[in-house]
Amino acid sequence: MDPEGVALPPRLLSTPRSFSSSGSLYFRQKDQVIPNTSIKVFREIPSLRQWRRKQLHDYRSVGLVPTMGALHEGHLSLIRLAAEENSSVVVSIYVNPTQFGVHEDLASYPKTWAKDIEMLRDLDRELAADGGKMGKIAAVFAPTTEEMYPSGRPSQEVDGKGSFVTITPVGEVLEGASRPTFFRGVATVCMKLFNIVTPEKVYFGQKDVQQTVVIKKMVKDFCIDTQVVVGETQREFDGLAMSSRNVYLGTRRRRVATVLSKVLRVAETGYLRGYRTRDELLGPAGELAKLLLMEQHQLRPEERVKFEIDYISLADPETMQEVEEVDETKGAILSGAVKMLPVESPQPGEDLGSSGGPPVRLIDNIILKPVRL
Ligand SMILES: Nc1ncnc2c1ncn2[C@@H]1O[C@H](COP(=O)(O)OP(=O)(O)OP(=O)(O)O)[C@@H](O)[C@H]1O
Ligand SMILES: CC(C)(CO)[C@@H](O)C(=O)[O-]
Ligand code: BAL
Repeated sequence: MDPEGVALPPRLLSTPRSFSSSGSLYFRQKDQVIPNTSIKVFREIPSLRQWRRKQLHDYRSVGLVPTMGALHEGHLSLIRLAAEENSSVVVSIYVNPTQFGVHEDLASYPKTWAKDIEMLRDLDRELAADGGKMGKIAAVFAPTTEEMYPSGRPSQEVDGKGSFVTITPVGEVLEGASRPTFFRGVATVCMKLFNIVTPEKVYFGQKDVQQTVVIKKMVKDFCIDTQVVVGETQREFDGLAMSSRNVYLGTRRRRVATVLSKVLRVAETGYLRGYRTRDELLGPAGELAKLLLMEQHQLRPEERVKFEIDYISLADPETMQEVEEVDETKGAILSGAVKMLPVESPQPGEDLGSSGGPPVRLIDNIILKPVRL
């Protein structure tokens, strides 16, 4: 069974007969390998830990790439980066319930296990083709919720009880304000993953920039012995940040989904031209957002796309608190979130996106780099 209880296609997994060099069985029968690769699939913590001890014994460094599956090029870019810097890469695939609010899309979150496994197999071949310079994808960790939450799954409610890691105030603003249990869930599951895998390095995407700030703070404040590496945001041909949730968009909303990246680019252009104040940078960005909204409103209901800007932020790169002016020695983070509303007057045969085209929250950001020491 996969982490959320969907049966795994048997064709895509096989149970290994391998034994460690010392002769002892170092993973249980339940743990499998991806056929035609040496990538192990661990479901349980003890067998992963046993494998991890062997890596330590053999002086093999371990890099961890945490994901929720539904893999795309953004995830693969993190795995490539991890393989450049470590001997063994562990990819975790786990749709973590506690980071979803009670009314969010936990039930419909895309699950593409068979395709994920194929993508990892292809990437494994690509990495092997470099003649041994790169590390390899050594393992997939795909636990059940019982394994990850041994005392039972804690509440998804804001005031729910449970063993949680909370990182405040950085986790309370922006994404944390719109999704009040989100960073609590992310920090909690990442703490567990870091404790289970004990990786030398962990890899996160800039697409979820506030998540990277929260995780760095958690690693620092809890004295976790790992290094947080942030990989660049991978984009579609038209600038849309890749995201597993893009499959919800459908054709009509997909055409308009670049609105956020366009709005953020306007602010970035201001920064590159030498503007530094909030008004100078976010003013023109807000104007463009209004214009793009108006353009859609003028279309017929069967053509248009409605969206709401949740926030456009100019924030300090370490605290995520809003700034009035960019400190040139620190730079800043420009970020935003947009809610794409379900399409009006769907047309016969129109591709509405997966799960019937629910509201989709898109996030994106640009890092304004420091220009002075
Ligand atoms: N476009 C991207 N470029 C680089 N990294 C990415 C990109 N999209 C996701 N990641 C990173 O991959 C890791 C796993 O993310 P996740 O599995 O939630 O995928 P996602 O596409 O962000 O999904 P969602 O649509 O739920 O936000 C995170 O560190 C995330 O920042
Ligand atoms: C880091 C993460 C895998 C934790 O569930 C998730 O928040 C994500 O995919 O970005
Ligand atoms: N990549 C962030 C995971 C989430 O939105 O739940």
